[in-house]
Amino acid sequence: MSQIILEAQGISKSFHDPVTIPVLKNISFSLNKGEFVSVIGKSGCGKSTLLYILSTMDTDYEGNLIIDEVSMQGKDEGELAVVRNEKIGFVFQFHYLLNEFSVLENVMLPGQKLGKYSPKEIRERAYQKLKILGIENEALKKPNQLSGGQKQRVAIARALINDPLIIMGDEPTGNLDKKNSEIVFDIFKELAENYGQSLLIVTHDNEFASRTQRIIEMQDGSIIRM
Ligand SMILES: Nc1ncnc2c1ncn2[C@@H]1O[C@H](COP(=O)(O)OP(=O)(O)OP(=O)(O)O)[C@@H](O)[C@H]1O
Repeated sequence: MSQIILEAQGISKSFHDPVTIPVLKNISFSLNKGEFVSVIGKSGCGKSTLLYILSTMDTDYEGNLIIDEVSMQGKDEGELAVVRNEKIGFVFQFHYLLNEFSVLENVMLPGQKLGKYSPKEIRERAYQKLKILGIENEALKKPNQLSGGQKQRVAIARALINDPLIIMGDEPTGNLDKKNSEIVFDIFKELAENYGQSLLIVTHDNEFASRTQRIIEMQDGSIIRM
């Protein structure tokens, strides 16, 4: 039986600006272990707002979010930060790598933040993740010495450092050309198939989405297909 690792239960959210605008309307779905799911929909339909909630960064919503069988309801910011660091890896459109640190050090950072592994273990894990992504030879370079595609692979390695249950992406290929988008897609697919990684990826790229295992399509704050 498939194992549910994230569950959205009737999530709704409105902005009050100054009139009340409902942005998410009763969103319910679940994500299984090892599933590679894309979230699509027209600009403004609520994809980023939903991802913010699912990643525990926004707590101002109705409904419930369950991650790894634990309800996020009533958790304070400190507790949510632990959930984020342990269970969620993020990949954004822009890589947000720090140019003053080496590639290896960038990948190590979330591992240091978690405080679960020794410095030696974090270094080894970071190197191992770079290897999975085929960029271990760039470990000692600075991010600004890499190509756009290589930088995004470093960002994925960084997202993987704590072996998260879920990788969440907000337009992770939005800034890449076709060739590099395909490389990133293939990496995600391999992570899902060979490592049981769950991925929830917001994308505007319909071709990317059509190749994922499941598409969640949103319209005006609701899911219209999944
Ligand atoms: N802080 C805010 N205050 C008021 N309205 C907001 C705020 N943030 C987002 N919105 C509105 O909520 C709706 C959903 O925005 P959201 O960014 O989630 O859409 P999206 O589907 O991710 O769009 P895009 O594909 O363009 O990134 C939009 O109508 C947007 O204008």
